[in-house]
Amino acid sequence: MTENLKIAVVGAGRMGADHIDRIHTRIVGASVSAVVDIDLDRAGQAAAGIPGARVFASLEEARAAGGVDAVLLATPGFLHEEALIKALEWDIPILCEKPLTPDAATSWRVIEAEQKLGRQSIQVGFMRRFDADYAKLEQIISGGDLGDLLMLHCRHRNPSTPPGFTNEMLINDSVVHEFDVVRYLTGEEISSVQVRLGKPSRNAPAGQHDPQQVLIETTSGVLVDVEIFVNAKFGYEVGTQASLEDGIVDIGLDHGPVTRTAGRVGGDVTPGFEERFGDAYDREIQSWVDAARRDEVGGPNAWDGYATAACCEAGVKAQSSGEKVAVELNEKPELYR
Ligand SMILES: NC(=O)C1=CN([C@@H]2O[C@H](COP(=O)(O)OP(=O)(O)OC[C@H]3O[C@@H](n4cnc5c(N)ncnc54)[C@H](O)[C@@H]3O)[C@@H](O)[C@H]2O)C=CC1
Ligand SMILES: O=C1[C@@H](O)[C@H](O)[C@@H](O)[C@H](O)[C@H]1O
Repeated sequence: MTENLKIAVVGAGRMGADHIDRIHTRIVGASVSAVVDIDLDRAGQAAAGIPGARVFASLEEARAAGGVDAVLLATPGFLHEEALIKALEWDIPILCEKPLTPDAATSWRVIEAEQKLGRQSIQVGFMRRFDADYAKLEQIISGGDLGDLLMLHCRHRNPSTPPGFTNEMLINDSVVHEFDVVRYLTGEEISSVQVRLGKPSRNAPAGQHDPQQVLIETTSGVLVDVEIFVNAKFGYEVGTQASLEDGIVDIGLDHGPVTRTAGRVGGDVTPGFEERFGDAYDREIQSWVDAARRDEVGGPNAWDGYATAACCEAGVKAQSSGEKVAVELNEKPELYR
Protein backbone atom coordinates (compact mmCIF):
# COMPACT_ATOMS: atom_id res chain seq x y z
CA MET A 1 0.00 0.00 0.00
CA THR A 2 1.25 3.52 -0.85
CA GLU A 3 2.11 5.25 2.45
CA ASN A 4 1.41 8.80 1.28
CA LEU A 5 -0.37 9.27 -2.07
CA LYS A 6 1.35 12.15 -3.88
CA ILE A 7 -1.31 13.86 -5.98
CA ALA A 8 -1.00 16.12 -9.02
CA VAL A 9 -4.07 18.37 -9.18
CA VAL A 10 -4.71 19.47 -12.77
CA GLY A 11 -6.76 22.68 -12.99
CA ALA A 12 -6.46 25.14 -10.11
CA GLY A 13 -9.75 26.98 -10.69
CA ARG A 14 -12.79 27.03 -8.41
CA MET A 15 -13.04 23.27 -7.87
CA GLY A 16 -9.33 22.42 -8.16
CA ALA A 17 -8.35 25.04 -5.55
CA ASP A 18 -11.06 23.74 -3.21
CA HIS A 19 -9.76 20.16 -3.57
CA ILE A 20 -6.14 21.32 -3.04
CA ASP A 21 -7.12 22.97 0.24
CA ARG A 22 -9.13 19.89 1.26
CA ILE A 23 -6.23 17.47 0.57
CA HIS A 24 -3.77 19.73 2.39
CA THR A 25 -5.93 20.36 5.46
CA ARG A 26 -8.33 17.44 5.94
CA ILE A 27 -7.45 14.35 3.90
CA VAL A 28 -5.39 11.62 5.55
CA GLY A 29 -2.78 9.56 3.66
CA ALA A 30 -2.23 11.98 0.78
CA SER A 31 -0.52 15.25 -0.12
CA VAL A 32 -0.51 17.66 -3.07
CA SER A 33 2.84 17.22 -4.83
CA ALA A 34 2.03 19.16 -8.02
CA VAL A 35 -0.42 21.83 -9.14
CA VAL A 36 -0.87 22.02 -12.91
CA ASP A 37 -2.58 24.89 -14.70
CA ILE A 38 -2.00 26.73 -17.99
CA ASP A 39 -2.37 29.82 -15.82
CA LEU A 40 0.84 29.50 -13.79
CA ASP A 41 -0.06 32.41 -11.49
CA ARG A 42 -3.28 30.66 -10.51
CA ALA A 43 -1.39 27.40 -9.96
CA GLY A 44 1.13 29.26 -7.81
CA GLN A 45 -1.59 30.83 -5.67
CA ALA A 46 -3.26 27.46 -5.12
CA ALA A 47 0.06 25.81 -4.20
CA ALA A 48 1.21 28.62 -1.90
CA GLY A 49 1.94 27.44 1.64
CA ILE A 50 1.77 23.74 0.78
CA PRO A 51 5.16 22.10 1.52
CA GLY A 52 6.45 20.07 -1.45
CA ALA A 53 3.79 21.30 -3.92
CA ARG A 54 5.45 22.29 -7.19
CA VAL A 55 3.84 24.22 -10.04
CA PHE A 56 3.70 23.10 -13.69
CA ALA A 57 2.03 24.19 -16.93
CA SER A 58 1.27 20.62 -18.07
CA LEU A 59 0.64 17.17 -16.63
CA GLU A 60 3.50 15.73 -18.72
CA GLU A 61 5.98 18.15 -17.10
CA ALA A 62 4.69 17.26 -13.63
CA ARG A 63 4.98 13.53 -14.36
CA ALA A 64 8.50 13.93 -15.83
CA ALA A 65 9.64 15.78 -12.69
CA GLY A 66 8.67 12.73 -10.60
CA GLY A 67 6.72 12.45 -7.35
CA VAL A 68 3.28 11.92 -8.89
CA ASP A 69 1.36 8.80 -7.68
CA ALA A 70 -2.15 9.93 -8.68
CA VAL A 71 -4.04 12.61 -10.62
CA LEU A 72 -7.02 14.71 -9.60
CA LEU A 73 -8.47 16.20 -12.77
CA ALA A 74 -10.33 19.51 -12.32
CA THR A 75 -10.13 21.10 -15.75
CA PRO A 76 -13.29 21.77 -17.82
CA GLY A 77 -15.01 18.56 -19.01
CA PHE A 78 -14.09 18.87 -22.70
CA LEU A 79 -10.39 18.58 -21.72
CA HIS A 80 -10.76 15.40 -19.63
CA GLU A 81 -10.39 12.70 -22.31
CA GLU A 82 -6.78 13.45 -23.24
CA ALA A 83 -5.57 13.60 -19.61
CA LEU A 84 -7.52 10.46 -18.67
CA ILE A 85 -5.98 8.44 -21.50
CA LYS A 86 -2.51 9.63 -20.49
CA ALA A 87 -2.98 8.73 -16.81
CA LEU A 88 -4.33 5.30 -17.80
CA GLU A 89 -1.22 4.71 -19.97
CA TRP A 90 0.95 5.67 -16.99
CA ASP A 91 -1.18 3.37 -14.80
CA ILE A 92 -1.81 5.89 -12.02
CA PRO A 93 -5.15 6.32 -10.18
CA ILE A 94 -7.41 9.19 -11.24
CA LEU A 95 -10.18 11.18 -9.62
CA CYS A 96 -11.91 12.87 -12.56
CA GLU A 97 -14.30 15.70 -11.72
CA LYS A 98 -17.63 15.24 -13.46
CA PRO A 99 -18.40 14.96 -16.31
CA LEU A 100 -16.11 12.09 -17.31
CA THR A 101 -16.35 13.61 -20.82
CA PRO A 102 -19.22 15.55 -22.41
CA ASP A 103 -20.52 12.80 -24.78
CA ALA A 104 -20.83 9.04 -25.12
CA ALA A 105 -18.25 8.46 -27.89
CA THR A 106 -15.41 10.18 -26.01
CA SER A 107 -16.37 8.44 -22.74
CA TRP A 108 -16.40 5.09 -24.52
CA ARG A 109 -12.82 5.70 -25.69
CA VAL A 110 -11.91 6.14 -22.02
CA ILE A 111 -13.71 2.88 -21.15
CA GLU A 112 -11.72 1.12 -23.91
CA ALA A 113 -8.43 2.52 -22.57
CA GLU A 114 -9.30 1.37 -19.04
CA GLN A 115 -10.16 -2.09 -20.33
CA LYS A 116 -6.75 -2.20 -21.99
CA LEU A 117 -5.23 -1.49 -18.56
CA GLY A 118 -7.30 -4.38 -17.24
CA ARG A 119 -8.52 -2.90 -13.94
CA GLN A 120 -10.58 0.03 -12.76
CA SER A 121 -8.45 3.12 -12.14
CA ILE A 122 -10.85 6.05 -12.63
CA GLN A 123 -13.27 7.41 -10.02
CA VAL A 124 -15.71 10.09 -11.21
CA GLY A 125 -16.53 13.10 -9.02
CA PHE A 126 -20.22 12.44 -8.43
CA MET A 127 -20.02 13.67 -4.84
CA ARG A 128 -23.75 13.47 -4.13
CA ARG A 129 -23.31 9.73 -3.48
CA PHE A 130 -21.22 10.80 -0.44
CA ASP A 131 -23.85 13.27 0.86
CA ALA A 132 -25.49 12.04 4.08
CA ASP A 133 -29.02 12.93 2.85
CA TYR A 134 -28.65 11.14 -0.49
CA ALA A 135 -27.08 8.10 1.20
CA LYS A 136 -30.05 7.91 3.63
CA LEU A 137 -32.55 8.24 0.80
CA GLU A 138 -30.80 5.41 -1.05
CA GLN A 139 -31.05 3.23 2.07
CA ILE A 140 -34.77 4.03 2.48
CA ILE A 141 -35.46 3.13 -1.15
CA SER A 142 -33.34 -0.03 -1.26
CA GLY A 143 -34.57 -1.09 2.22
CA GLY A 144 -38.03 -1.57 0.69
CA ASP A 145 -40.09 -0.71 3.83
CA LEU A 146 -41.97 2.03 1.93
CA GLY A 147 -42.66 -0.15 -1.10
CA ASP A 148 -41.44 0.53 -4.62
CA LEU A 149 -40.06 3.87 -5.76
CA LEU A 150 -42.46 5.40 -8.31
CA MET A 151 -41.30 8.97 -9.00
CA LEU A 152 -38.54 11.45 -8.16
CA HIS A 153 -39.00 15.23 -8.21
CA CYS A 154 -35.64 17.01 -8.32
CA ARG A 155 -34.70 20.65 -8.05
CA HIS A 156 -31.23 21.96 -8.91
CA ARG A 157 -30.82 25.70 -8.50
CA ASN A 158 -27.62 27.74 -8.77
CA PRO A 159 -27.44 31.47 -8.00
CA SER A 160 -25.67 32.28 -11.30
CA THR A 161 -23.34 30.84 -13.92
CA PRO A 162 -19.70 31.68 -14.72
CA PRO A 163 -18.87 33.31 -18.09
CA GLY A 164 -18.91 30.79 -20.95
CA PHE A 165 -21.57 28.55 -19.38
CA THR A 166 -23.40 27.42 -22.52
CA ASN A 167 -26.96 26.19 -22.95
CA GLU A 168 -25.64 22.62 -23.37
CA MET A 169 -23.82 22.93 -20.03
CA LEU A 170 -27.15 23.11 -18.19
CA ILE A 171 -27.32 19.42 -19.16
CA ASN A 172 -23.61 18.38 -19.39
CA ASP A 173 -22.36 20.21 -16.34
CA SER A 174 -25.40 20.48 -14.06
CA VAL A 175 -28.09 17.85 -14.83
CA VAL A 176 -25.30 15.26 -15.18
CA HIS A 177 -25.52 15.11 -11.36
CA GLU A 178 -29.23 14.20 -11.52
CA PHE A 179 -28.52 11.53 -14.15
CA ASP A 180 -26.05 10.01 -11.70
CA VAL A 181 -28.36 10.38 -8.69
CA VAL A 182 -31.25 8.73 -10.55
CA ARG A 183 -29.03 5.77 -11.47
CA TYR A 184 -27.70 5.61 -7.87
CA LEU A 185 -31.14 5.78 -6.23
CA THR A 186 -32.90 3.37 -8.59
CA GLY A 187 -30.01 1.00 -9.36
CA GLU A 188 -31.23 1.15 -12.98
CA GLU A 189 -30.08 2.69 -16.21
CA ILE A 190 -31.93 5.65 -17.74
CA SER A 191 -33.88 4.79 -20.88
CA SER A 192 -34.98 8.22 -22.15
CA VAL A 193 -34.61 11.96 -21.66
CA GLN A 194 -36.87 14.82 -22.71
CA VAL A 195 -36.25 18.54 -22.21
CA ARG A 196 -38.95 21.21 -22.07
CA LEU A 197 -38.08 24.87 -22.52
CA GLY A 198 -40.72 27.08 -20.96
CA LYS A 199 -40.78 30.74 -20.12
CA PRO A 200 -37.16 31.95 -19.78
CA SER A 201 -35.87 34.12 -16.94
CA ARG A 202 -34.76 37.67 -17.80
CA ASN A 203 -31.71 36.94 -15.61
CA ALA A 204 -30.32 34.30 -18.01
CA PRO A 205 -27.28 35.46 -20.05
CA ALA A 206 -27.54 35.59 -23.86
CA GLY A 207 -27.55 32.13 -25.45
CA GLN A 208 -28.84 30.35 -22.34
CA HIS A 209 -32.46 29.24 -21.95
CA ASP A 210 -32.99 29.11 -18.20
CA PRO A 211 -34.77 27.39 -16.44
CA GLN A 212 -35.40 24.05 -18.20
CA GLN A 213 -37.43 21.01 -17.23
CA VAL A 214 -35.82 17.63 -17.81
CA LEU A 215 -37.99 14.51 -17.84
CA ILE A 216 -36.25 11.19 -17.28
CA GLU A 217 -37.51 7.61 -17.46
CA THR A 218 -35.66 4.56 -16.10
CA THR A 219 -35.75 1.03 -17.49
CA SER A 220 -38.48 -0.10 -15.02
CA GLY A 221 -40.58 3.04 -15.67
CA VAL A 222 -39.64 5.26 -12.69
CA LEU A 223 -40.48 8.81 -13.80
CA VAL A 224 -38.28 11.76 -12.82
CA ASP A 225 -38.71 15.48 -13.32
CA VAL A 226 -35.83 17.92 -12.82
CA GLU A 227 -36.03 21.70 -12.59
CA ILE A 228 -32.64 22.99 -13.64
CA PHE A 229 -32.46 26.71 -12.90
CA VAL A 230 -28.91 28.04 -12.99
CA ASN A 231 -29.57 31.77 -12.55
CA ALA A 232 -31.97 31.47 -9.64
CA LYS A 233 -30.21 34.32 -7.80
CA PHE A 234 -31.46 33.58 -4.26
CA GLY A 235 -28.74 30.97 -3.51
CA TYR A 236 -27.93 27.28 -4.06
CA GLU A 237 -30.47 24.53 -3.66
CA VAL A 238 -30.31 20.85 -4.55
CA GLY A 239 -33.08 18.60 -3.33
CA THR A 240 -35.15 15.58 -4.19
CA GLN A 241 -38.61 14.35 -3.25
CA ALA A 242 -39.17 10.62 -3.64
CA SER A 243 -42.68 9.21 -4.06
CA LEU A 244 -42.80 5.60 -2.90
CA GLU A 245 -45.84 3.33 -2.71
CA ASP A 246 -46.16 3.80 1.07
CA GLY A 247 -44.53 7.16 1.75
CA ILE A 248 -43.02 10.41 0.53
CA VAL A 249 -39.41 11.34 1.44
CA ASP A 250 -37.83 14.78 1.04
CA ILE A 251 -34.11 15.59 1.16
CA GLY A 252 -32.15 18.80 0.64
CA LEU A 253 -34.63 21.13 2.29
CA ASP A 254 -32.92 24.22 3.65
CA HIS A 255 -31.44 23.20 6.94
CA GLY A 256 -30.24 25.09 9.98
CA PRO A 257 -32.26 26.97 12.55
CA VAL A 258 -35.46 28.73 11.52
CA THR A 259 -35.93 31.91 13.57
CA ARG A 260 -39.19 33.78 14.18
CA THR A 261 -38.65 37.33 15.35
CA ALA A 262 -40.04 40.84 14.88
CA GLY A 263 -42.90 39.60 12.75
CA ARG A 264 -40.62 37.63 10.42
CA VAL A 265 -39.66 33.98 10.05
CA GLY A 266 -36.53 32.71 8.32
CA GLY A 267 -33.25 30.84 8.14
CA ASP A 268 -30.07 30.84 6.06
CA VAL A 269 -29.85 30.02 2.36
CA THR A 270 -26.83 27.95 1.23
CA PRO A 271 -24.73 30.20 -1.04
CA GLY A 272 -23.05 27.57 -3.24
CA PHE A 273 -22.07 23.95 -3.83
CA GLU A 274 -18.94 24.26 -1.66
CA GLU A 275 -21.15 24.87 1.40
CA ARG A 276 -23.98 22.47 0.48
CA PHE A 277 -21.69 19.57 -0.39
CA GLY A 278 -18.51 20.39 1.60
CA ASP A 279 -18.79 17.26 3.78
CA ALA A 280 -19.62 15.12 0.75
CA TYR A 281 -16.51 16.33 -1.15
CA ASP A 282 -14.38 15.51 1.93
CA ARG A 283 -15.80 11.97 2.14
CA GLU A 284 -15.50 11.50 -1.63
CA ILE A 285 -11.81 12.47 -1.75
CA GLN A 286 -10.95 10.46 1.39
CA SER A 287 -12.67 7.42 -0.10
CA TRP A 288 -10.75 7.86 -3.37
CA VAL A 289 -7.41 8.26 -1.55
CA ASP A 290 -8.01 5.21 0.68
CA ALA A 291 -8.93 3.08 -2.33
CA ALA A 292 -6.19 4.46 -4.61
CA ARG A 293 -3.53 3.56 -2.02
CA ARG A 294 -4.71 -0.07 -2.51
CA ASP A 295 -4.93 0.33 -6.33
CA GLU A 296 -8.73 0.29 -6.16
CA VAL A 297 -11.57 2.71 -6.93
CA GLY A 298 -13.61 4.07 -4.00
CA GLY A 299 -16.74 5.44 -5.67
CA PRO A 300 -18.56 5.89 -8.99
CA ASN A 301 -16.45 4.46 -11.81
CA ALA A 302 -15.82 5.04 -15.52
CA TRP A 303 -18.97 3.07 -16.44
CA ASP A 304 -21.00 5.54 -14.35
CA GLY A 305 -19.21 8.32 -16.22
CA TYR A 306 -19.97 6.74 -19.60
CA ALA A 307 -23.63 5.99 -18.80
CA THR A 308 -24.24 9.57 -17.63
CA ALA A 309 -22.39 10.95 -20.68
CA ALA A 310 -24.83 9.00 -22.88
CA CYS A 311 -27.71 10.61 -20.93
CA CYS A 312 -26.15 14.05 -21.45
CA GLU A 313 -25.85 13.43 -25.17
CA ALA A 314 -29.53 12.45 -25.31
CA GLY A 315 -30.39 15.51 -23.17
CA VAL A 316 -28.56 17.92 -25.48
CA LYS A 317 -30.37 16.40 -28.51
CA ALA A 318 -33.66 16.71 -26.61
CA GLN A 319 -32.98 20.39 -25.88
CA SER A 320 -33.23 21.20 -29.58
CA SER A 321 -35.86 18.65 -30.68
CA GLY A 322 -38.23 18.86 -27.70
CA GLU A 323 -38.83 15.13 -28.29
CA LYS A 324 -38.22 12.20 -25.95
CA VAL A 325 -34.76 10.85 -26.90
CA ALA A 326 -33.76 7.24 -26.16
CA VAL A 327 -30.48 6.69 -24.30
CA GLU A 328 -28.31 4.21 -26.21
CA LEU A 329 -25.69 2.30 -24.21
CA ASN A 330 -23.09 -0.20 -25.37
CA GLU A 331 -23.03 -3.54 -23.58
CA LYS A 332 -21.47 -3.23 -20.11
CA PRO A 333 -17.95 -4.73 -20.19
CA GLU A 334 -17.03 -7.49 -17.70
CA LEU A 335 -14.70 -5.06 -15.88
CA TYR A 336 -17.70 -3.11 -14.52
CA ARG A 337 -20.10 -5.95 -13.65
N1 LIG B 1 -18.56 18.14 -8.35
C1 LIG B 1 -18.97 19.39 -8.35
O1 LIG B 1 -19.90 19.76 -7.64
C2 LIG B 1 -18.29 20.39 -9.21
C3 LIG B 1 -17.51 19.96 -10.24
N2 LIG B 1 -16.94 20.85 -11.10
C4 LIG B 1 -16.15 20.30 -12.21
O2 LIG B 1 -14.79 20.62 -11.98
C5 LIG B 1 -14.13 20.88 -13.21
C6 LIG B 1 -13.51 22.26 -13.16
O3 LIG B 1 -14.53 23.22 -12.98
P1 LIG B 1 -14.24 24.65 -12.33
O4 LIG B 1 -13.23 24.54 -11.26
O5 LIG B 1 -15.54 25.25 -12.02
O6 LIG B 1 -13.59 25.41 -13.57
P2 LIG B 1 -12.65 26.70 -13.57
O7 LIG B 1 -12.82 27.34 -14.89
O8 LIG B 1 -12.86 27.51 -12.33
O9 LIG B 1 -11.17 26.09 -13.48
C7 LIG B 1 -10.60 25.35 -14.52
C8 LIG B 1 -9.08 25.55 -14.47
O10 LIG B 1 -8.47 24.73 -15.47
C9 LIG B 1 -7.40 25.46 -16.06
N3 LIG B 1 -7.08 24.91 -17.36
C10 LIG B 1 -7.72 25.10 -18.53
N4 LIG B 1 -7.11 24.40 -19.52
C11 LIG B 1 -6.10 23.72 -18.94
C12 LIG B 1 -5.12 22.81 -19.41
N5 LIG B 1 -5.07 22.43 -20.71
N6 LIG B 1 -4.23 22.30 -18.53
C13 LIG B 1 -4.23 22.68 -17.23
N7 LIG B 1 -5.14 23.55 -16.72
C14 LIG B 1 -6.06 24.05 -17.57
C15 LIG B 1 -7.90 26.89 -16.09
O11 LIG B 1 -6.82 27.83 -16.24
C16 LIG B 1 -8.62 26.98 -14.75
O12 LIG B 1 -7.76 27.43 -13.72
C17 LIG B 1 -15.18 20.68 -14.31
O13 LIG B 1 -15.12 19.37 -14.78
C18 LIG B 1 -16.49 20.93 -13.56
O14 LIG B 1 -17.60 20.29 -14.15
C19 LIG B 1 -17.07 22.20 -10.92
C20 LIG B 1 -17.82 22.67 -9.90
C21 LIG B 1 -18.50 21.82 -8.95
O1 LIG C 1 -20.95 20.44 -10.49
C1 LIG C 1 -21.36 21.54 -10.28
C2 LIG C 1 -21.13 22.68 -11.23
O2 LIG C 1 -20.15 22.33 -12.18
C3 LIG C 1 -22.45 22.92 -11.94
O3 LIG C 1 -22.31 24.00 -12.83
C4 LIG C 1 -23.54 23.23 -10.91
O4 LIG C 1 -24.77 23.39 -11.57
C5 LIG C 1 -23.65 22.10 -9.90
O5 LIG C 1 -24.63 22.44 -8.95
C6 LIG C 1 -22.33 21.83 -9.23
O6 LIG C 1 -22.45 20.76 -8.33
